Amino acid sequence: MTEAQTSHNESPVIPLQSNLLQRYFLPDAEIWLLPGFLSATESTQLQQQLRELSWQQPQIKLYGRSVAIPRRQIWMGDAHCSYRYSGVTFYPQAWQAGLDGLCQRLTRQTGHPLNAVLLNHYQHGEHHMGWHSDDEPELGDEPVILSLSLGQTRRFDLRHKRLNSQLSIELNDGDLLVMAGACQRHWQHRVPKQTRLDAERFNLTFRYLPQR
Ligand SMILES: O=C(O)CCC(=O)C(=O)O
Ligand SMILES: [Fe+2]
Repeated sequence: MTEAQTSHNESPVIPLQSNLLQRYFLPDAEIWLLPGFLSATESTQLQQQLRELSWQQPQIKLYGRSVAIPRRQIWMGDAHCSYRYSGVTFYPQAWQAGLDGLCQRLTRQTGHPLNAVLLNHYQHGEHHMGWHSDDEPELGDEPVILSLSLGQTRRFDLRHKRLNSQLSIELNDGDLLVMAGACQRHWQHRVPKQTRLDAERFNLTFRYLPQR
């Protein structure tokens, strides 16, 4: 596992005003981490609201078989934001739990338009997400994806599709991870199983789908 360099440079991609902002210097990707974007209090309140939502565990096709995804999820956003993923079209739930306000706050602070969010609920360490890129055509060529983590710290792995380059980041409660530039074209990411962990984690990936 290569250790990526980090620094606290100003970013033209992410004009967040914070000296906590860290950049990971990787080939073919813009990756930024803002630890503690949400305070512990904000996170606790939001997690209470998230628990009340109507979570789904949809079936997807994997090697021709139909299997339930190993976590719970909700696709939420503006009405036009439908999304094809693993052979299934997901229509968005309407904005709830104050997530439209959070979406606007992220847009204000990062300068990037956002209109949808994929919510993932990892109820314990067996819940995970396999290697993938967020490269659906709906997202456009070089999407900016803002990923907010709440609850249990989990490992987030990234690997280059061709180069022997990889990175693991611990995502803690309240952390905001930004994936931008050519990241989705050249890299894959995952949240591996960590079977010893039994506490829950939520992750919200805010995205932008242009109206077509
Ligand atoms: O849970 C995470 O940190 C990653 C989620 C993710 O990769 C996705 O929603 O596409
Ligand atoms: Fe992803």
